[in-house]
Amino acid sequence: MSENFAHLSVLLNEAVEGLNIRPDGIYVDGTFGRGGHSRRVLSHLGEHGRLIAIDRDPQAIEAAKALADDPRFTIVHGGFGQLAEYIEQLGLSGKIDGVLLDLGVSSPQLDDAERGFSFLRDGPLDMRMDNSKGQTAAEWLARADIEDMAWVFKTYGEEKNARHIARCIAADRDETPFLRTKDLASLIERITKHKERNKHPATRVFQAIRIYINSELEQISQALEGAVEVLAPHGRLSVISFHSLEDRMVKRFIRKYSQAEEVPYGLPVSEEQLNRNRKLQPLGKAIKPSDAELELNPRARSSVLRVAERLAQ
Ligand SMILES: C[S@@+](CC[C@H](N)C(=O)[O-])C[C@H]1O[C@@H](n2cnc3c(N)ncnc32)[C@H](O)[C@@H]1O
Repeated sequence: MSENFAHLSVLLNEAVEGLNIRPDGIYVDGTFGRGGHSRRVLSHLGEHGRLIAIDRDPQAIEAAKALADDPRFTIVHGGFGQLAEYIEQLGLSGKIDGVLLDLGVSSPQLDDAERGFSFLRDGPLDMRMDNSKGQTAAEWLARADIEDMAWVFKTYGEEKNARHIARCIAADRDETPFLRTKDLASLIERITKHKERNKHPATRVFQAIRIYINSELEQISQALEGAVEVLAPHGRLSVISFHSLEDRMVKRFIRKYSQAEEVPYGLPVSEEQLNRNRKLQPLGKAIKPSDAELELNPRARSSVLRVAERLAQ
């Protein structure tokens, strides 16, 4: 079981500082994982504070039982894309003082070969964050059109050889189905001519399939919109991304809500109308992990934190 696998929280101080915690505030951790950020948030809360945590992974929910005795803590099993609905059901919409999202996969998910996320460990080609439902990566690869596979590899993996890899998968799969991570990793290794230094040739395709199988980008977009909806005036949004697709989304999202509405030049519009769209104020620049953190935790390498504040309108 995954309990043998630990997770070192990334940008822990910076992300929680970004939330600017008030002891009696109400916070949401959309990505409980193993609860590193959640525990830090709880350590800043007084007895009237509250933390609602979400995770779609049943093993994360199991790990959250360790906090079950804390009356300030609530755990929800589900996708953070539904964040606004969960908060609405709890009657807390518009009252949330901070939302934290630490995107991507946890170390236990990556390190447990049985979850099928890693090309370095042989296991069933699963990749579902919520492995209690939905199609696995193996099931998708067994049926997907070449066009669809190529699109996924290119769009979500920024893979240059997307079409070639998709064709090779389709050509091989009837005879040797791709059931295990090593089946897919070795095919890509075999057909990749120009290998990048320090990067396994299957890195991009594994990332792409994971994003597709878990609808990750749709979930992020819904979660960000949901966060703006549930945050109280001056509430904080603190988001850690792990790859350029995620960070680009977060950056554009914050920009979209921090700029005045664009109207054709010369149209008579009031200041108020122009500012209708302004719901967020970005706080500072993107934050990256310190050298000391990277030395301790090389997995933090690609992480980027962005913080924004909900405007009072
Ligand atoms: C990087 S880990 C979070 C680690 C956590 N901050 C900690 O310190 O232990 C990401 C977690 O988010 C969860 N997750 C990813 N996408 C999700 C989604 N759309 N909805 C809910 N949970 C999600 C994963 O299952 C994983 O447990």
